[in-house]
Amino acid sequence: MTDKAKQAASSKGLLQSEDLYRYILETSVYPREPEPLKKIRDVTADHPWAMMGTAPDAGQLMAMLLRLVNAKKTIEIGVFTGYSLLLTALTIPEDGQITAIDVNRETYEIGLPIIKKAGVDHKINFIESEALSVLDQLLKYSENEGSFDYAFVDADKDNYCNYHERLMKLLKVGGIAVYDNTLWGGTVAVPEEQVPDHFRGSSRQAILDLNRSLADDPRVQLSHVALGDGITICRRIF
Ligand SMILES: C[S@@+](CC[C@H](N)C(=O)[O-])C[C@H]1O[C@@H](n2cnc3c(N)ncnc32)[C@H](O)[C@@H]1O
Ligand SMILES: O=c1cc(-c2ccc(O)cc2)oc2c(O)c(O)ccc12
Repeated sequence: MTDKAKQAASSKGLLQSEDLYRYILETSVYPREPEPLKKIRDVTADHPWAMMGTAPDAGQLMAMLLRLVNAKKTIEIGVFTGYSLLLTALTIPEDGQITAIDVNRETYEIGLPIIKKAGVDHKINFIESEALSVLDQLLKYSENEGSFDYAFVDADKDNYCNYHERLMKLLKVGGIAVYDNTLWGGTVAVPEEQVPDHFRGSSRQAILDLNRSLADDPRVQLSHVALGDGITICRRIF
């Protein structure tokens, strides 16, 4: 494996520095992380797919975005054990509502007791389904068009572009969609032949397609942030 590929596969994350990443987490993230979120990270740590959980530094930015847009009606695509869902539920107002979609209820039920104990489960409408059909169902009701303040997309990467087309109709002008994993372990910048096996495949190509599509999309203001596994913030402008 070439040095560049080794670098991309490094466990040091995008910062390429475990010390720097640890500094950010220990100085600015963990001391301010709500206890229920710490608990969800703890119960998720032993899960075989634990690496799929939203990074707490990315979560801190997402909570900031939710507040900046005064989010009240949101969508979550890809729940897993509920870290990003809980941070959204803790951030939106008492009468806020989250349409949370995942094909897997079992992993959601790992975090649900913590969400209930935090007293925010009333804000969540969990739908066990493929996300695309739920978005299409929402669009059958005109009152849903342009009515969502915020969406977090962290599910099957092959559908990200399909989700984006629906979210451009569901989000209000000024609303924000956040896409996770848009740097795919740093391998988006590595030639295909040098990409480590576990980063190869349709998900990486889907992320490359999404990044190109968002860069060319006049409907959004864009910010591609090297945080966690890469997140792209899209603000709908028309
Ligand atoms: C990376 S995890 C989500 C992580 C979560 N945001 C968190 O904070 O821990 C991806 C999730 O997407 C779900 N998923 C995969 N394909 C899906 C689909 N087509 N529709 C809805 N959910 C899907 C998986 O079951 C998994 O729970
Ligand atoms: O390693 C992964 C894999 C996924 C993933 C792939 C395909 C799906 O249908 C759903 C999820 O998502 C990840 C993710 O969101 C993350 O933050 C880290 C790793 C992975």
